Amino acid sequence: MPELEHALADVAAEMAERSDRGDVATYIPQLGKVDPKRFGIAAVTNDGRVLVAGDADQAFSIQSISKVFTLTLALGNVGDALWQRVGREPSGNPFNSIVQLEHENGIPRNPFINAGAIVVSDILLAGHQPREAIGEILRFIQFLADDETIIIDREVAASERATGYRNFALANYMKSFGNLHHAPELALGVYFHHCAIAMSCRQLALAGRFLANGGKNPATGHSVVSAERARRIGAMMLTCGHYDGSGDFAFRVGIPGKSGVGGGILGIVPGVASLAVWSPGLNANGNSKLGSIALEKLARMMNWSIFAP
Ligand SMILES: NC(=O)CC[C@H](N)C(=O)O
Repeated sequence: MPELEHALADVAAEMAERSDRGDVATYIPQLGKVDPKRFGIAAVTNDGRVLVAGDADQAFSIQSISKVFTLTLALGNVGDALWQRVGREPSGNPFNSIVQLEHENGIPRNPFINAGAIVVSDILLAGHQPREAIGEILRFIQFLADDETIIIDREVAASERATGYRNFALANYMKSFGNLHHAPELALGVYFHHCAIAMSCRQLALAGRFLANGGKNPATGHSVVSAERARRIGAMMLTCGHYDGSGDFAFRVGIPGKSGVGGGILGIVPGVASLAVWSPGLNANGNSKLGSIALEKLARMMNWSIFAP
């Protein structure tokens, strides 16, 4: 097996050569401005190494990767009662799909599709002004990464709000079923802002490390969530983290992952490492094209899989 540091450098070098980089998301206009040639990768191991290659210190819009952290926070606030308002099944549909909501009475399939994450935002709003809920989410991520420089990109949030017709439709539809407790625009305000958090691969891998280490931050030993909850969040990532591409990601990469339309992916190798990769071009399912390929190659090189003996 190669040294992890060399494996990361090899993967980054190989990805730099590729011309088939996918398409940058443009439905949020601000995301369309990002250079598709960027590529970064970072690994934070449970034994404390932080290894990076490529543009690993360049901040990008984490988008739906933030849903892992909002789910973690909301489970901390309301516990398993969350699952009365959000399901735990893969949707087999695109991230912004509305079709299942009517049949399933406004209960989204899982917390990682947009509808589910909007309900999670609504849960985080309880007892708060949107500004406070957004601040709580940002501070939680800063705490996980141990980095107070992480910020919300207000231009991305504004760009998404200005063009978020589908998300408004999802929120209004769920409100009609009684599955939003606050005004749709308030829940969406929280949602748009957490999607607009900007982080580098290094920061993201640091923020995810508790999931690779049984719920504890390996650097401090502090418990973020119970080991059982960390396993369950990992299970949601494996089954739902890449929308209608979740099965393919599990097949090819074999570890829990969560993607975002900014081109990032957070990957968790339980017991070993937290990984983050970024390449802005997306595949047909709206997941990072080269990011998925890079994680597939890295997992193969390192013999990483939750199914490895
Ligand atoms: N897949 C994603 O990253 C989607 C998140 C994006 N903020 C949206 O709502 O469309």
